[in-house]
Amino acid sequence: MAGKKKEASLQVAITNQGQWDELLATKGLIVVDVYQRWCGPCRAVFSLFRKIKNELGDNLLHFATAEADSVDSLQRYRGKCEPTFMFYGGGSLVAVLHGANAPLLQKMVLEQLEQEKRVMEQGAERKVEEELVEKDLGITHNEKVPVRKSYTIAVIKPDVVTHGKANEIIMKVQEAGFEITGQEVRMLTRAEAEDFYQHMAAEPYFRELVQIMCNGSSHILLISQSGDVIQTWRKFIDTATMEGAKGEVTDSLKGQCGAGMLSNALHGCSDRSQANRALALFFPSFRHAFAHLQDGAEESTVERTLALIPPAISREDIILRIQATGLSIAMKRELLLTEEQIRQFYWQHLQEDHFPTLLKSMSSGPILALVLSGLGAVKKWRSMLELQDVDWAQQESSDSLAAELVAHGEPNNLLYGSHTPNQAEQEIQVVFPPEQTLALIKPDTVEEHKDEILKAIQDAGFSILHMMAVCLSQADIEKLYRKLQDKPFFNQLVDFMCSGPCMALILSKFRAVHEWRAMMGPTDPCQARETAAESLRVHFGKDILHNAVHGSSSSERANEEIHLVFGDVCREENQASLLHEASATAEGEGSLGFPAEIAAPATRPWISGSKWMDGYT
Ligand SMILES: Nc1ncnc2c1ncn2[C@@H]1O[C@H](COP(=O)(O)OP(=O)(O)OP(=O)(O)O)[C@@H](O)[C@H]1O
Repeated sequence: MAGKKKEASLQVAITNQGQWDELLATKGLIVVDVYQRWCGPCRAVFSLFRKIKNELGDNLLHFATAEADSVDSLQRYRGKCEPTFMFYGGGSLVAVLHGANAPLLQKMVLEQLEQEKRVMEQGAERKVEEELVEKDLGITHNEKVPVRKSYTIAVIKPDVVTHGKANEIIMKVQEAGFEITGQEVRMLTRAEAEDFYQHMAAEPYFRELVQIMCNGSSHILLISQSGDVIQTWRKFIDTATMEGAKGEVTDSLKGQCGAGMLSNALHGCSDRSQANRALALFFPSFRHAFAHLQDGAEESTVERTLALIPPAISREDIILRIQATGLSIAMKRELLLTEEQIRQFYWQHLQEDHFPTLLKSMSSGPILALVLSGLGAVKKWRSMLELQDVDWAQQESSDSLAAELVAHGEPNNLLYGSHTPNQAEQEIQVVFPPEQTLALIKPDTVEEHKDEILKAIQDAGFSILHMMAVCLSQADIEKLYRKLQDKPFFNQLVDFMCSGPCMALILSKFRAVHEWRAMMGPTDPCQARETAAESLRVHFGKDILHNAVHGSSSSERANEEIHLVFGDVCREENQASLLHEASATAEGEGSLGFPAEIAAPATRPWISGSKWMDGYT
C-alpha cells in the first residue's frame, strides 16, 4: 500500500498560490488533481499515476495535487465534488477531466504528453483550451460561477392545514423565490413526529408538540434555493407577512397563522443535519433522484453505504485506506455469507464465467461488512471499487485494492458497494439488522443528568424510537426485576425504582442490547471504575443500588420489558409501520433495490430473517 511518503514524491503537493505559479513554470506536461479540503486528493488514481510514471519514466511528465481552497487561480473549482484533473503544458491549460475515470485518465495523460512533446520538440502549436474549463463547468466566460442549490424540509403544520391556509402559504413561499421540489400531504404517525422532533426530546413540551403534529394532516415541502436555503427559509417564516382579510399587512407567517408557541404554523430545520434527517424521513426514495438538482448534492450529504470486503483482503489495510478517504466506519462485523446471499449481492455477475470463482472466494471465510459514513459515501466508496476492472490493476506494483486481490490469486472484482443511498440504507438494515432494547434512566438521575445521558445515547448512534417519563408501579418493578426477588436488596430496589418518575426509552441499533449494556457499564459503579471508566454508571451512578440506568439483558427480555413499560402503543405502531413498509416495497423495486425479477421473494429467504452467521467480530 502506498505510504504518504511515496505519494508525496510522485505528486507535488500544492497548497498556496506561490507554489502554484512555480508549478506552472515547470517544463513538460503537468497533471494536477484539484481537490477540496474536505475530501483530500483522489487516492483512487494514485496507483494509476505511479504505474504510468514507472512505465514511461518520462522526465517531462509531472503529477501534482492542489487544494482548490488555498490557490486563488483555482477559485472557480471550489465546492466541486468530483475529482478534477487539469492538464497544463507550458503554463497553459490544455485539457480538463472531471471524475476519476481511470481508463480515460490514462488515455488523456498519454495523449497530452505526446502532444506536449510535439510542441516542445517539433514546434507544433499548443492547443490551449481555455474555453474547455468553462464548457466543462457548464458556464460561459462572462458568467459568474453558479451558486449551488441547497435544500431543506419545511412543514406546514396541522393547525394551519385544518384552517384552510396551506395553499395561501404555498403561494407565498413560491412568490418569495423558493422552489418546491417535492410535496406530500400526510398525517404523521406518532413515531414519525417523535423522530422528526427528536432534537427536542428532552423538552418539557415534547409530548404536547408530538400530539399537535399527529392531530391532522401536514404539508411536507422539500424546498430548494440557491445558497443557504436553511437560513433563508427560517428568516422567511419569521419575517414574511400575509395580508389580513381587509388587505392590511399583518404579522409574520408564523405569527399570523400560528395559534401559540407549539401550534406555530410552520417548521424549518435549523441546520444541515436536521435537514438531512428530515429528508431521509419524508422523502427517502427522492434522495437519490434529488442528486441532479444541485451540483454535487450527494457529496454534500452525509450518507451511509454498505461495503463488503472479501476474506482475502487485509483488514488493517482496508481500514487505513478507507480512513484516508475521510469516510468513517460506523459499524463493522465479520460474517459468513451463504451462497444465496452472495448471489443476491453479486447478481450482476451471475451469468459471467468468473462467477464460480467469485462464489468460491467469497465463501472461503468470513467477509468483513462495513457501514461507511461521510460526505458522498456511496459515490466515494464506489469510485474506489471502479478501479477493480482495469487491466493495469493487475500489475504487481500497482497499489489498488484490485491488485491486492490479484496478488492473492483472487478475482479482482470481489469488493462490493451499494449503488445508491436508498439501496445502501436497505442493505444496511439487512446486514446490520436493528435490535431494540429498553433503557431506563432511574428516578434519582432523571432530573439532573437526563440531557447528558440522552446526548451520549444519540452520539453513540442509537435511534430513540420512543421516550417518556413514567412512574412505574410497584407491580411493574416487581415484574421487571422478578429474577432478583430472592435477593436481600430486592425490597430496597423496588422502593427506589418507585420513588419517582423514570425516563423510559426504546433504543434501536444493531446489537442494541449489547451496545447499551456496554455503555452502561458493570452494575456496581465502584467496580465499573476499574473496568469501564467511561461508562455511564461511572459518570452518573452513586452506588450499586443507585446506578443511574437500566438496560434489558437480552433481546427476549427487551421485548418483554418494552411491552411492560410502553404497553400496546408500540405493538400497534410496529404493525402500522410494517404495513407501510410492505406497501412501499410492493410499489417500488425489489426490497434491496435489485431488479424485481432478481429480487423475487423466493430468491431472498435471508431478507425474511434467515440467520446471518457471524465469524469473529
Ligand atoms: N448488591 C446489590 N445491592 C443493592 N442493589 C443492587 C445490588 N445488585 C444489584 N442491585 C440493583 O438491582 C439492579 C438490578 O440488578 P442486576 O443484577 O439485574 O444488574 P444490571 O443488569 O446491571 O442492572 P439493570 O437490571 O438495572 O440494568 C441493579 O441495577 C441495581 O440497581
